[in-house]
Amino acid sequence: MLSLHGVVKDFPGAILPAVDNVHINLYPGELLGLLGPSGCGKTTLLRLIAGFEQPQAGRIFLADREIACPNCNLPPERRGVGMVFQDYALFPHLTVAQNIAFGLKQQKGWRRSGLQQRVLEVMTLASLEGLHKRYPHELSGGQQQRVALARALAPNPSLILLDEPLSNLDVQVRLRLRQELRTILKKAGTSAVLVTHDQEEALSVCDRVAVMRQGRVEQIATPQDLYDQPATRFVAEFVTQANFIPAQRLLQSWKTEFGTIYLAEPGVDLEDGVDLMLRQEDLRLELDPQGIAVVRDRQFLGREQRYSLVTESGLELVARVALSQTLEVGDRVAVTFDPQVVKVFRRNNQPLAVVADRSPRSPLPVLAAS
Ligand SMILES: Nc1ncnc2c1ncn2[C@@H]1O[C@H](COP(=O)(O)OP(=O)(O)OP(=O)(O)O)[C@@H](O)[C@H]1O
Repeated sequence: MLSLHGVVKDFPGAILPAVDNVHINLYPGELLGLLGPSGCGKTTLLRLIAGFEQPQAGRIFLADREIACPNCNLPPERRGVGMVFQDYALFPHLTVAQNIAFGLKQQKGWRRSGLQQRVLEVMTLASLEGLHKRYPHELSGGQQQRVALARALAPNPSLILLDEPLSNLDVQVRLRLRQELRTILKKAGTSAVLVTHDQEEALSVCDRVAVMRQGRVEQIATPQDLYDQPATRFVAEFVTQANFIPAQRLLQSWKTEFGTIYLAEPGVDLEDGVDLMLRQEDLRLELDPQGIAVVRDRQFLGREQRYSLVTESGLELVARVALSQTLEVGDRVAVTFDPQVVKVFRRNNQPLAVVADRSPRSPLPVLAAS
């Protein structure tokens, strides 16, 4: 559907390319997220696909047609790609129906009745029934964004590009629209590329997510695989917001501030110092006057509590636990976990993850100060 081969975009004067040797294949009907921190190149990559930027190296194909390379650049209006922006970009002097019809009118061959029919179709798809005579200022933010989406879908593009489409909305609306966005795009059967810096949004809306860092795609995978098998420490940290515990090599095990961890594979090719990943939901806390960590902050998350902890060495940990367990700020706690859930990451961010020993012989580390 969309294919990027070794795409590079370098802005004059920049130390690193904004987009650096990116390879991506998008399948028909697939929703792909571009996720990463500010400045990692997400928007530039989207603009390359849209045709607002031209690559210095690499090639971009849309449905087997080459649309961009260092010597070729099909103009945006001839790519048949729909765009949805963060700020909706609706025409304030046009009604909802006129806004949606706008893109269709640019296309040749639409008869008046067919055009009206198509406007009604996409309005229904985007749950905008009854709003056709309203002006943008008479709509809520969520409704405006659905109009922008309907307008982009109206000409039936093969691909829709969405640049942070939910980031101007308040939290409640954003959460609801996430699901609606996915439903609308899936019903339309359109492929889409969605730029976001919000990992929850990317994981909940998209079929696959490309995690970007410094212009490169660090990992591209399904939300579940990104969460379960992050390829690098950066992906693990950005996507799962996990804890990382420094560990030093012993002969067949790893020494940490908390105790000794045994791995299924000793990791002979690993450096002597690594970071062990523990997800927030994997830590178990128990009130213990001899415990290694102190509760520094507590956040009520509705279904669970989120505790910020600090250990004696100053290491900060975050744990999410059931509501039934209430600890107070200042409480000293023992921290334990199942060694099976530990993943090992190189500190230099090079890919390699070793899962801790799954055998019952591996002693459960009790993370208490000794
Ligand atoms: N027109 C430009 N001229 C020069 N440098 C640019 C230009 N556009 C982007 N950059 C640089 O390219 C890099 C990637 O920018 P880009 O906007 O693609 O990042 P992003 O991941 O979308 O960030 P954000 O989430 O903050 O929008 C940044 O270092 C940025 O400063």
